[in-house]
Amino acid sequence: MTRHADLELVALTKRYGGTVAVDAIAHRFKAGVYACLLGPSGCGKSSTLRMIAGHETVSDGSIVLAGRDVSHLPPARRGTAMMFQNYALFPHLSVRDNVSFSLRMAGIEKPTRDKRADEMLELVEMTALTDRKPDQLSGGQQQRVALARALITRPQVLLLDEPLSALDPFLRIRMRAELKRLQRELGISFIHVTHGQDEALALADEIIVMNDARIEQAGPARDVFNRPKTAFVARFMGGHNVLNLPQGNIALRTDEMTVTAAQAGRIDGRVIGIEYQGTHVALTAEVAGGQDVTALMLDTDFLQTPKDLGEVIGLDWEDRVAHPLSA
Ligand SMILES: Nc1ncnc2c1ncn2[C@@H]1O[C@H](COP(=O)(O)OP(=O)(O)OP(=O)(O)O)[C@@H](O)[C@H]1O
Repeated sequence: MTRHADLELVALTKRYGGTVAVDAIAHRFKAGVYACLLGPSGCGKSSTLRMIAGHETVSDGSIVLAGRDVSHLPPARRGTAMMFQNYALFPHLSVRDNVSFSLRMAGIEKPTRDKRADEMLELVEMTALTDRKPDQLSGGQQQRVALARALITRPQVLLLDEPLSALDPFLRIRMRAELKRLQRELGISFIHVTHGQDEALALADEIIVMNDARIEQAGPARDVFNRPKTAFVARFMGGHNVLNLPQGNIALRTDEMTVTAAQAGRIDGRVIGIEYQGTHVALTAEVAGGQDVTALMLDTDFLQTPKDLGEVIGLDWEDRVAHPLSA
């Protein structure tokens, strides 16, 4: 495996007719990173991933992997592999033959490809089911097979398009841990497209937030969450209020707001929503200028000082938690 398997996107652009789906984005994915491309529907995440994989042509710019411009190479010659959302397994082939399919296409002898397939199936803990057909597998098992099939080509970068979206919430959390384990064990880069903030926070070393065909912010997961640069990122990552004050926009984490009696905080607001969330209660109040502000209270605190809809409350925060936004 090449040592410097950084993946660099240079002014990468995708146009579909008059639609600019990806607008001259630039980013360097460090070798061995777990990166999540995160953003709302239509922001250009899948187009970016498909261009990296070679399943979509590049309109402008380039994709450089391990120092080599791969922008116009066929998918199988790039050093990348893609795992699709619907897994795209062949129904008539056994698990083992699905996994070894690309080796068969490459003209590799059956004993070698079976051996490699079995190694991959061991990696994803599917050794017991190698002779089954895809329709005899659960969703989570099908996903493991799809993973093994993508990994058998020994890619430097694994591309995953919404890999967990077809699973139920319980399985999604389990597979999340599996993906992270695999990525650590293999030491290759994973680039994972998702529109789930919690998924990105749970998995990613690095989060790249896209909005409207551009990269809005990229950085370590904690930084993107704690230091959003723009109101869009603060709102999209969730858990923040964006407050328009005379000195400009600020982001305030909902769990760093304190609820006080009216006129005992920095601003007052009228309670317009009370949502029980198990460990916490989310209290939403409308403050001056019609802005909504949410404060997350511990449920025990809420029980001690319950609030009612329509009640006027005070909201307070420390200076250090007010985070200025650039836009
Ligand atoms: N084959 C296509 N032809 C024309 N327009 C397309 C095509 N594929 C995508 N688009 C448009 O390009 C933009 C970006 O689409 P893309 O699928 O990359 O977004 P996305 O962020 O992955 O969205 P989602 O989360 O909904 O999958 C959208 O406006 C979409 O309508």
